[in-house]
Amino acid sequence: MSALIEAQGLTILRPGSHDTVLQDVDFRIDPQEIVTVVGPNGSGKSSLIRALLGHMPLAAGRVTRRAGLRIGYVPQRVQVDTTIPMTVRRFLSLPRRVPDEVAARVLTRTGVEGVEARQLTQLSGGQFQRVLLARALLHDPHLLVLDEPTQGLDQPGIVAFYQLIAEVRRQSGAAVLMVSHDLLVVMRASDRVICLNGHICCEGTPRHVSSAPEYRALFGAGSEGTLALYQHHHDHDHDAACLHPHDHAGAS
Ligand SMILES: Nc1ncnc2c1ncn2[C@@H]1O[C@H](COP(=O)(O)OP(=O)(O)OP(=O)(O)O)[C@@H](O)[C@H]1O
Repeated sequence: MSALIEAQGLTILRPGSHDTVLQDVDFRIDPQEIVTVVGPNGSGKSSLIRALLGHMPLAAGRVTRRAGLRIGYVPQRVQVDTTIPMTVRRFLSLPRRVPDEVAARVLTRTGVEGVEARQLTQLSGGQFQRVLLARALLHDPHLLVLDEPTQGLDQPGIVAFYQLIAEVRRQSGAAVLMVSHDLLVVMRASDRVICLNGHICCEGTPRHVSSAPEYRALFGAGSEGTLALYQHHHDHDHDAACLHPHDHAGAS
């Protein structure tokens, strides 16, 4: 099966310096996979995403995106200018106009039916995230990329949001690439987890990663038992390999 995105030997430098943010990272995501990138603050997760999307220059390595690949992207930060009025309906038509019925359908699909006339600034955090997801789904993506999509949501909001992502994947067959700090919930929702800290510390199934010494060194020894509670059962196998034994002195 051909990958949606494949990267080899990615090395990224901090903008304006020679410090390494990511070193020699290999990556691939296949159709319909849910892949989650976890790692401490500053470990290069957003940089990896931006490099995969072609938004960031590479110091070395290469990224191949499948020809014609449609990507729906929910970035980590969305600046809403509170001085400029902007309804949800208008936001969904930027930069490309979409018909009313398409907008209504996608908002229903993401659980925020009927908010078209609301100002973006009047939405709750959870509603705003769902509107962003709706916008990312508008053009029927093969791959949905979400960079910390549940920031600012409470625990029930986080769980509900990931359930929605799983539902979207089931309905549309889109692959999902996420960055997340919500380790407990993400573990349940992912086919494959990549643990990053300037390089790939370990990767594989959630079960594999949660018990890997490299993961536990980063996230604490107590994490394994808790994570096990949240894992889902796979009826299929994935490659699971803990790569490159090393220490965890930091990302750069
Ligand atoms: N535009 C930029 N200019 C300078 N340094 C940057 C820039 N973007 C990222 N960096 C640096 O690159 C490193 C990796 O940042 P990145 O945002 O990829 O990490 P992250 O794992 O997504 O972090 P977080 O979990 O805090 O979102 C950090 O040290 C950060 O300060």
